[in-house]
Amino acid sequence: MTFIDKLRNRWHAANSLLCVGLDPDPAKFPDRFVDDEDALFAFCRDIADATAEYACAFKPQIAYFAAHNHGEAALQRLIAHINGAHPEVPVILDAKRGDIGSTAEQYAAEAFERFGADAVTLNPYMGRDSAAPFLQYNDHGCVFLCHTSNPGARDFQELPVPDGSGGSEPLYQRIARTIADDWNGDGNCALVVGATFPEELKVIRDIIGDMPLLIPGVGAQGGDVEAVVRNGRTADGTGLMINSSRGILYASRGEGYAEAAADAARELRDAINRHR
Ligand SMILES: O=C(O)c1cc(=O)[nH]c(=O)n1[C@@H]1O[C@H](COP(=O)(O)O)[C@@H](O)[C@H]1O
Repeated sequence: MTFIDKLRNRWHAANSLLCVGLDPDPAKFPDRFVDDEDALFAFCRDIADATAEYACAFKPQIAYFAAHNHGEAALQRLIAHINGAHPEVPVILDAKRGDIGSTAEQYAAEAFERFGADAVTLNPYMGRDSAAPFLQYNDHGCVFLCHTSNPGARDFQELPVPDGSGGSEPLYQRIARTIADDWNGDGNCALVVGATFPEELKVIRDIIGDMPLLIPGVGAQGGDVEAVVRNGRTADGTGLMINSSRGILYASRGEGYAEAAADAARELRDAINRHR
């Protein structure tokens, strides 16, 4: 099954547009993991198992694993665990890759073959040939940065570029248009738009039709759930993977950390659904 089909099935089966972000930071782990050498894997496994029923996707962030010795092995085991225990929930590897074609081939093999992810986040900055090795895996998802959630998103992403008919448009709109009209020939593309830019989200939805959007920035970064759902949903009330990482992972440091994460995930899923 393709990434997009798996995602669509999950939106409906779980009645959820919530993406659970797996960004493990040992400094914030519950006390019981203090002397646990396998804490990265064990903590994320517990969170994934507790939140799977509320999730339309999981999004492990590679830096939180690769920063530690043996961390990538923990990530590999975590994705294998999710694929085995929760095969209906797609995994988006958040790696924001982008490089010349020959190197991009290696990054694509890393994401899809080594780690077994259903989709990967990508930086479109280096252009079509840098995306081609990922797009060729046409049953996998390519999730391109379009308008990011951070304040510095304005530095480049909003700069005007010629629109081809004598006017101009912001770069993020050109990215959205180019990917929707050109790169998405196999229907395996999605875009990242920060929850902190709801007006831009509305413009992007109008450009791209029903292409899925990954929306980080609710919770810890302050994005507004209602504005995101109102401006980003498709006509059938789907189309979104609204991510929360810290707001779910670190709901409690106590023994009930997994239950607290499940409660936080369920509450956010329900808050999203109230506005669909
Ligand atoms: O690609 C992403 O996931 C991403 C893009 C973006 O524009 N902003 C953004 O915060 N992210 C990621 O989304 C997650 C947000 O985490 P929280 O702010 O803790 O919910 C982190 O893993 C970020 O790396």
